[in-house]
Amino acid sequence: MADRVPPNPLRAAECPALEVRGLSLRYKDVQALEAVTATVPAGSMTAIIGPNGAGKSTLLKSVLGLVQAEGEVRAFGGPVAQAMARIAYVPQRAAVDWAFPVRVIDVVLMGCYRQTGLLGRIDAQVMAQAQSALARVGLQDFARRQIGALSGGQQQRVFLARALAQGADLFLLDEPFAGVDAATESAIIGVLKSLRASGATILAVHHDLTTVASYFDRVLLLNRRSIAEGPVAQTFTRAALEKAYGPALFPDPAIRSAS
Ligand SMILES: Nc1ncnc2c1ncn2[C@@H]1O[C@H](COP(=O)(O)OP(=O)(O)OP(=O)(O)O)[C@@H](O)[C@H]1O
Repeated sequence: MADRVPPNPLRAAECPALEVRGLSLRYKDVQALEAVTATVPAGSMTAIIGPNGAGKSTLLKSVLGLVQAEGEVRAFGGPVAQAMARIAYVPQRAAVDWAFPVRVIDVVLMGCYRQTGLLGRIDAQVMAQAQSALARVGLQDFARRQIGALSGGQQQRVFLARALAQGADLFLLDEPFAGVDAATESAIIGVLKSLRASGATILAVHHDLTTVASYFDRVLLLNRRSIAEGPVAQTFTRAALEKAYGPALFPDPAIRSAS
């Protein structure tokens, strides 16, 4: 695993991992984001929640510069471009071409390219780092498999391993639990919580409202605009959820208790 510089608590207190100010993005006919403002404190674990089409994926892509939005994004107190080495991204499964002929270990090694350079030599240390990341997600025996020959949950874990191999400080994950079984979900949340315990910041698009309170410490409720953000206890409220999803929510008793 790449060494992560231990977070300086003073610096962490001063500089959020991510600050988004007045972010707006329009795709042709659709206003996907409108003046979105959010702060993600360093060392936090934040869920981005909101209905389908709320702009959650677009927000992550805007932060990474994969789509061009208006507004300001700062990471660790400076321009995002200067912090890219500290940011890992796990895209939505549906956004990846799984037919691309590449082995699992090669996907994970992509996480190390800042050390190796794009065409750089993979030395024993880099290989060990990639293998250790694979072991951390329980896929050490799958290194030589083609990525397309894995199940959906295994593929998701490979992309998490790529992010781990990068040794990032900020992890942006787009629906990391989509289409995975309960055991894999539990393995992934275990890895994310241990990352946070070691000082990393996690920001994940999440759909399952029943697990928000047990998985995350903060939420950002989004529906094109930022509806609410803050600690789960204060922000994950019925009123805020209804504002984001509409009043027809709450068929589920587990959610009804969020009041
Ligand atoms: N490349 C694109 N071109 C045009 N419109 C797009 C594009 N990508 C997303 N959109 C639209 O922008 C809006 C926000 O999409 P986005 O994928 O960010 O939402 P989301 O909250 O992640 O949705 P979901 O929960 O369904 O994954 C939607 O109305 C979507 O149809």
